[in-house]
Amino acid sequence: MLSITQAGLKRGNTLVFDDLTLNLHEPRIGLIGDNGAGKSSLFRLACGLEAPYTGSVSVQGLPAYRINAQRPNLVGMMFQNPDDQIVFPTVQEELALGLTATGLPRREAIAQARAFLATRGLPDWPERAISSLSQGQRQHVCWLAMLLTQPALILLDEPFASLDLPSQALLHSDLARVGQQVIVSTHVLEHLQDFDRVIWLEQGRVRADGHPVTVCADYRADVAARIAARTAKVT
Ligand SMILES: Nc1ncnc2c1ncn2[C@@H]1O[C@H](COP(=O)(O)OP(=O)(O)OP(=O)(O)O)[C@@H](O)[C@H]1O
Repeated sequence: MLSITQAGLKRGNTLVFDDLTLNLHEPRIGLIGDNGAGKSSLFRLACGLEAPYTGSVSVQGLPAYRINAQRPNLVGMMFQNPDDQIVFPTVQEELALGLTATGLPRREAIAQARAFLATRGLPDWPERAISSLSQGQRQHVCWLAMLLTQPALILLDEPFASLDLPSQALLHSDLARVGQQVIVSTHVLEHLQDFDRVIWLEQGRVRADGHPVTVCADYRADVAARIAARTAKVT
């Protein structure tokens, strides 16, 4: 579904990707790698927030830069920091946003958001001020907004980062059940063990790509070796 072909990307003066090619069609894909490896940048390419200076990026055959104008519900991106994403002051308004973007009248969108929150065991959340929520609760609001609008491709950038253990378990089970394609970037590798494919990015290149158990084990081993080498140098 997501095709990246010979893409080059610069952000500021940094060359993030040089000739990156990936065809991502499995239902659930994990992205792993050190800080700065290019995970968020790949997501930004996929949803059209960044344009490659060379090569191409498309989702279901539609060039990424056209998604927003032509099919706003094709790709949903959940940012690492919910404050980069949330625009409305209350939970129900934030959830309604994705529905109104697809043409639903505001009143109906709010009603659907309220009903959805009730089904999720959160009947007292609709009128809560976003400013009164913790970071993890804000991230949960972003995830609920994603579930409500149901984009065809879901991109989650470090979605477990601020979540407590019960919320991580809830998100994990949601991810196992959603019908859409999901790509998750995370440093919490155990959440990827039942995924279909994991890609390890290293300095903008694919270091490994394959079964989650193998790729995550290789990444862990590489990290351990680097830490051991650094420790040996210091002592
Ligand atoms: N706004 C920016 N301007 C310039 N360079 C940037 C910007 N954001 C990221 N970069 C650079 O792009 C490269 C890839 O960053 P990216 O945020 O995609 O990494 P990441 O794998 O998502 O890291 P993390 O695990 O820390 O979220 C890094 O070298 C980073 O310094």
